[in-house]
Amino acid sequence: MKVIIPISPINSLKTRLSEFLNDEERKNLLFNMLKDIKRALEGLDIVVVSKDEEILNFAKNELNAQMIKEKYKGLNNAIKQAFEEIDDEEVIIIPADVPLINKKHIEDILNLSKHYDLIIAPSRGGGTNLLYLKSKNLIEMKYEGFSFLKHLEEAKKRNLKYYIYDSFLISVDINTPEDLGEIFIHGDSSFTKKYLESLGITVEPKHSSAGRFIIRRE
Ligand SMILES: Nc1nc2c(ncn2[C@@H]2O[C@H](COP(=O)(O)OP(=O)(O)OP(=O)(O)O)[C@@H](O)[C@H]2O)c(=O)[nH]1
Ligand SMILES: C[C@H](OP(=O)(O)O)C(=O)O
Repeated sequence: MKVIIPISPINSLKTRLSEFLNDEERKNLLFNMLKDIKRALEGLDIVVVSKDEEILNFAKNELNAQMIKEKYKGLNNAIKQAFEEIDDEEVIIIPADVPLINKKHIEDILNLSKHYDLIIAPSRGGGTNLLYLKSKNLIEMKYEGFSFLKHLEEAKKRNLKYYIYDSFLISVDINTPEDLGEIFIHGDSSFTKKYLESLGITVEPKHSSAGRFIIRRE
């Protein structure tokens, strides 16, 4: 089995955080999130697919990952290229921005994989934050938009035995400043939280319709 982590090029990374973190900080946030994900994936083989040499080198040196230099455009094509370039049939696809995933989640997924063709963990907002496939070509890759619903539709129309893995922590993908708040609440001892604290970022509760956190930088 291989765990595939697709990663955007550095120059288009986490653009929704650019009002709050500069380019270098967004890159370092990515690297710390990847270190948290690596900790959850202990003992599993990781494959990183990206256009960016610096990201691929980080993956090789820090994650001990196989590097795949992305040739085409877009997330779905990046994953399909990874499918073509690995021999394994069984895959888990995890985005690079779910730092609250932990070893218990992976243990659960591996146990469930004995009984299901497809296991999917939704992100908040309708995305797919973990996708296990017993065979990599079981369904079409339909990331972006409400990909959770699209991937489920794919499973249903192929009569696959699928399992929805309901996890708040896996559902937290880091896309906006508001998302950083969850790291402070749930990410104790994570590399990601330590890095955000090193930037002087603090979080306070906000009870209003416009979000739940006040995120500040000193
Ligand atoms: N290899 C590759 N990975 C991608 C691509 N687009 C998105 N990803 C990755 O897919 C995962 C989820 O994508 P997004 O949540 O859109 O991440 P992002 O593109 O860094 O964030 P935004 O710029 O805010 O959209 C992240 O791990 C991204 O790095 C792509 O074109 N190629
Ligand atoms: C790639 C996309 O991520 P999101 O845009 O939902 O963060 C998805 O999960 O389909």
